[in-house]
Amino acid sequence: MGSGRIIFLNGTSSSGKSSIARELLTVLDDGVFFHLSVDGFNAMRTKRELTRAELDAALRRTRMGFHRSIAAMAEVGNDVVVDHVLSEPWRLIDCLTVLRPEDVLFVGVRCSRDELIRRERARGDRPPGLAAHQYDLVHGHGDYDLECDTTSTSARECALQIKDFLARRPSPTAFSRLRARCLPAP
Ligand SMILES: Nc1ncnc2c1ncn2[C@@H]1O[C@H](COP(=O)(O)OP(=O)(O)OP(=O)(O)O)[C@@H](O)[C@H]1O
Repeated sequence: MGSGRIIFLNGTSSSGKSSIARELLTVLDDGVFFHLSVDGFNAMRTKRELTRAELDAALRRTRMGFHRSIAAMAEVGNDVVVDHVLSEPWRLIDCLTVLRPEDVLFVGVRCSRDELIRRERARGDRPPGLAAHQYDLVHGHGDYDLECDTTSTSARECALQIKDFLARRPSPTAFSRLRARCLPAP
């Protein structure tokens, strides 16, 4: 059984990752794709109030479990669209460790700071300043297979760009290059 493809969307909060993921599930017409989002995993957690230390530990385990769930889905042949915020270096390192690099199409989802602030205000369900805080952190590793800019491009158009690119996936992938650069040699 071959492993599934992983379209990995990384960007700040409000950059449009979930919107692109939803569109991808509509426009991708070969294979069966699943949208796995870190928000979805966070929403599964117990509702009891946690201490700061409990929450920090639970958040780290949530993300580690999320990364391994992506790997497990792809390993048995499911195609996956991942929606994640790589705002701490360990998150990317962990993904590089557990995902098959040749399966991953790594997509940077960018958006201007002004538009992020506007969207965040309009949504009202994210802490003000979250996207600006993440802005310089999420793309720090500096390598992608493809980048989208949602500032003035619709989620549907970005999904179509990704679909077009997926058909001619490059090799080596950005994940292969990053793995060689960021992980110790085996
Ligand atoms: N391409 C776009 N053009 C205009 N508005 C957009 C675009 N993509 C998303 N939005 C709007 O921005 C807001 C955030 O979108 P979305 O939930 O897709 O972002 P996200 O990156 O998944 O955010 P989060 O990580 O906080 O969940 C929504 O109100 C959405 O309607």
